[in-house]
Amino acid sequence: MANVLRNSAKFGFSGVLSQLSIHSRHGRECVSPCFSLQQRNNSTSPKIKVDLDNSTGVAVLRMQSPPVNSLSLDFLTEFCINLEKLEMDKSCRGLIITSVSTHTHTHTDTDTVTQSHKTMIHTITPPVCVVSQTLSKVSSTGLDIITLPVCVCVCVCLVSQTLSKVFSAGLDIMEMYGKSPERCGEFWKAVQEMWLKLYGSNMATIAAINGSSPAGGCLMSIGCDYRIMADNPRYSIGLNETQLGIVAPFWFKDTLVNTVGNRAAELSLELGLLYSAPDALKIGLVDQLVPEDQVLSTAQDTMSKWLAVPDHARQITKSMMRKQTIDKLLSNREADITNFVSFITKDSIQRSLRMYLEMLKSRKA
Ligand SMILES: CCCCCCCCCCC/C=C/C(=O)SCCNC(=O)CCNC(=O)[C@H](O)C(C)(C)COP(=O)(O)OP(=O)(O)OC[C@H]1O[C@@H](n2cnc3c(N)ncnc32)[C@H](O)[C@@H]1OP(=O)(O)O
Repeated sequence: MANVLRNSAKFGFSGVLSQLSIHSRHGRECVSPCFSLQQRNNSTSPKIKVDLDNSTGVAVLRMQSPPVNSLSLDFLTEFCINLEKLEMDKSCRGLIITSVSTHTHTHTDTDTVTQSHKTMIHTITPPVCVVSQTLSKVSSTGLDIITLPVCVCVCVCLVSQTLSKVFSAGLDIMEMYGKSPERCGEFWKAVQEMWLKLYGSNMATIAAINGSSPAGGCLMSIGCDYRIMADNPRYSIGLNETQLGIVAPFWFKDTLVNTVGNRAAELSLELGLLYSAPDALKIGLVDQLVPEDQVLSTAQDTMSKWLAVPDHARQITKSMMRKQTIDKLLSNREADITNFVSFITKDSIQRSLRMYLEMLKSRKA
C-alpha cells in the first residue's frame, strides 16, 4: 500500500491545475473563467465531481463525462488527481464511486451549441444574446452535408448533456485506435495508475453501479471493496475484452479472480461475458442489487458499516488481501506498457477495434 502511495506521488499536484483545463474528448477547451467558477467548489473538475461530507468522512465521486463516461487519458488523469487528493485528506475515510445521470457544462464567451440527440439547451442565464443561425456541417463520413439549427450564445449559457445509462463504458476505444505508440504508452500508464490507486486505496471504497459497466468500467467496479448495482434489466457488467478481439491484461484477470474465483473468471474472460445484474450477483461479481433509485442511499448506508470497523485494522487486512496482486503489476509496469503498445498497435488488432467501433455506431443507426 505504501508503495502504491509512493508511486502515485508521481502525479504531483504541480501538474494538477494545468491538467484541469486540457481539451475534452470533443476538443472543446475549458476556458479560464469556467475554471475559476469551479475553483470555488474545488472538488469539481470537468469530468468528475466530488462531494466530501465532513460529518461522515464519506466522499461521493460522480463521473460526468458524456456520452458514456469512457476512460480517456484526460478522464483518467482527473480521476487519479481526485483520488490522490481524497487519499491525502485525513478526514476522508470512505469513497463511493458512481455516475451522474446529467452533466452540466459551463460555457463562457461566444459559444456554439448544436442541438443533437444528446445535447439540449438547458438554461440560458442572462445577460445573453441568442442568434438563430443554420450551420452546414460535413458528417463523419465526409460525404453528406447536413444542416443543423444552432444557437450562438454570447456571454454565459449553461448547457446540459445527457449521459447514457452507463456507469462507465470502459476504456475510451478512441485512445487505442489510430494512435502513436508514444500516446498509447502514456494512456496505458494512466490506466495502470487508476487501478493502482483504487485497488490500493486506504479508503473503504464502494462502487454504486447505476448503469452498464463493461470492460474498464468493470475493472473500476472490482477495484472497489464492495459493489452495489441497480437492478435494471438493461444494465450489464463484465470484462468483455475478448469480444472486441483484445485480451484483458494479467492484472484485470487477477482482480477478477480475486473477486469471483478462478473458474468463474476463466469462463467470464474467455467468453468475454457481460452479465445481467442478477447473473452478476449470482457469480459474486457484484455484492448487492437494489432498485435504481436506491443505489446511492444503499451505498451510503453500507459505507457506515464499513466505517464502523477501525481504519487501521481494515486497511492492514485490505493490504494483506491485495498486496501480492498490486506488487505483481508494480514490478512489471514497464513490461506491461511495452506489451500493451506492441499488442494494440498491431494491424490485426487495429482492424478488430475499427470493426468494433463501426458495430457500435451501426447499432445506433
Ligand atoms: C498478449 C497479451 C497482451 C495484453 C495487452 C493488453 C491488451 C489490451 C487490453 C485493453 C483492455 C480494454 C479495456 C476496455 O475497457 S475496452 C472498451 C470496452 N467497452 C465496451 O465494449 C463498451 C462499448 N459500449 C457499449 O457497449 C455501449 O456504448 C454502452 C452499453 C456502454 C452504452 O450504450 P448506449 O446505447 O447508451 O450508447 P451508444 O452505444 O450509443 O454510445 C454512445 C457513443 O459513445 C461511443 N462509445 C461507447 N463506448 C465507447 C468506448 N468504450 N470508447 C469510446 N467511445 C465509446 C459510441 O460509439 C457512441 O458514439 P457516437 O455517438 O459518436 O456514435
